[in-house]
Amino acid sequence: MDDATLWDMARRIPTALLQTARLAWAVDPHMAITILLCQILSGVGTAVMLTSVARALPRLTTADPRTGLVHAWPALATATVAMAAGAAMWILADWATRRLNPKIASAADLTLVDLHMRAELAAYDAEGFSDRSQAAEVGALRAVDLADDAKTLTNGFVQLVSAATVLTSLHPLLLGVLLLSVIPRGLGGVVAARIDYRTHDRTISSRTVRGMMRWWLTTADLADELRANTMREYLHFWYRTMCDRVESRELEGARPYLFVTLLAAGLAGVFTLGMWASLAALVVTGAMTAAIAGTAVVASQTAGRALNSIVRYGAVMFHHGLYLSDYHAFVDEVRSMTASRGTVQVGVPKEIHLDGAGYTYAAKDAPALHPVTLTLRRGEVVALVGENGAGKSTLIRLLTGLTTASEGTVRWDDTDLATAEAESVWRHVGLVPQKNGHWPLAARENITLGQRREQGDDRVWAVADRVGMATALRELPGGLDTLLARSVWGGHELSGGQWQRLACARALYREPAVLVLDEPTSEMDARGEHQIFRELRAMAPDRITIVVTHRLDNVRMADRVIVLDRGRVREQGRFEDLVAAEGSLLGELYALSQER
Ligand SMILES: Nc1ncnc2c1ncn2[C@@H]1O[C@H](COP(=O)(O)OP(=O)(O)OP(=O)(O)O)[C@@H](O)[C@H]1O
Repeated sequence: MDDATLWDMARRIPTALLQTARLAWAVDPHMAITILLCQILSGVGTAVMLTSVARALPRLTTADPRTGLVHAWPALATATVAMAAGAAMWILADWATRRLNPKIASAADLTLVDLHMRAELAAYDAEGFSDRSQAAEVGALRAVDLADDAKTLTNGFVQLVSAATVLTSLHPLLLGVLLLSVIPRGLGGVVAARIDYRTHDRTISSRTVRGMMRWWLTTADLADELRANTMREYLHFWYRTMCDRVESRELEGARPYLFVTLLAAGLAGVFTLGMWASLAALVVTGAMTAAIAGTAVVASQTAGRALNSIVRYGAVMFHHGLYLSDYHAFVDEVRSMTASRGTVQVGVPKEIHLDGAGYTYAAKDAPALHPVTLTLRRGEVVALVGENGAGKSTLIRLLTGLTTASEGTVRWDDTDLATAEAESVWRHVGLVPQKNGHWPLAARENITLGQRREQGDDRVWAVADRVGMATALRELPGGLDTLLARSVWGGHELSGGQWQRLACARALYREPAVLVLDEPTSEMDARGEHQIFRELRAMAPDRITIVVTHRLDNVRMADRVIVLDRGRVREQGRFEDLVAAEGSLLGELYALSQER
């Protein structure tokens, strides 16, 4: 922004107008055409009005006003009709933009949300992804006013062109004088917009942090921790600091802004006076009649109003154009990273093979998972064990096709997941992730989440019972209809362990061929944990089951334990064999867990 010339900035406005037109055309071509036609017709109306005034005035300024009126009335009537038609066109364009605005805003927002959900997980790991995502969100939010701003701006141009054409036809000199009064205001507007954007640009990170902090300081999720650890004063200090930073930058910008706008207005005033003086000189020297000079004053007033719109909305469009560019750049970036791997449809797998499969995160040089060769079979319960950061969650992402391997291959039976259609893979997966979603939905939907419900609530109650949640759900005020969102009126909250049970119920409800549970019981009581692991065993014959857990007593139930150490498979086998083996990492971790 600091390097941008005024020309660079002015060039953004047509781009922004074009992008807005594209968005408008995509959501409602009829309304887009209506606005365009209205703009043209309103410009024609202004031109007709001004030329009619030009024709009427000389006739009115005759010695006998009555005769003058008789001669002038057809031109006056035309001017009135043209003005009324212009106003009607403006109202029609306003109606069309009001229909267009919400559609553009929804379409922009839906595009963003949809792209986020389709993107490869690797997109999230790209440097600065969340900043760009937030900037794009601002762009989508601003889209609600885009059509309105574009309409007012283009109308300003149309009016200006009409008035300028009429002025030129009256006397070519007038156009030059009009431009002189236009230029300082135009330049002033652009410089002021630049100051505004600079202020905005310099406060953006403070405002982003302030926004995040605001959520942390006001959400019920962190309210206990904040109070019990007496963090209020400390956090308030930080929040105040962010507010002060934004405030001081904005105040810094206020003085130059005032200076520029005053200077521009002063110069515009001087040039306007110059224009009137030129008109007076033309009349005095007989180069122009007083009537034509009167028309020129009306035309210059119209041009002045049009110019105000252009400057004001040009600055707004320039601002919005920047956000809109952020939006488009982000859409292009994420589109290039959406899951489009292949079209091969995957069936229920009997085996999952990893052949030298490894993974390196975009932000890291070293692999999170070094090449691994493994086969998992249906009917088998596999436990993944390892210290924090060993690569367990990364391995799960590869096994379930959530990410494709950076090297080697992951196959479900004979299908390489890199060539398979992602959704066809995930259809067979049931995942309880480490951080499971506390979806702000009814209890029923928290279990069924996007799945068919052929047998009414019978299956929902059955899985709730299997994870020990049936009683708790029955006791909710609305049973399965209860909204599970404390922050929403009428909503209820569950405990951490109850949410985990619900996440397990969700995975069981899917009856998946590949069941993956990443620390499913870390917040559960002993009874809940026992129940979940008993369920897993009972369900195991029909599926491939993979469990990640740090509670090593639970690992005994697995058919095979795979121990990861710094991204490598260090050992694998039956729990008892591994624990007993000399130098075993599992043995060491197990001994530590028993020592307390
Ligand atoms: N999105 C990411 N971007 C960059 N590095 C990551 C990302 N996710 C994980 N890592 C890194 O990859 C390594 C393996 O992480 P992973 O989450 O697979 O470990 P884990 O065994 O599941 O750990 P934990 O037991 O703590 O859940 C770690 O060094 C971690 O810092």
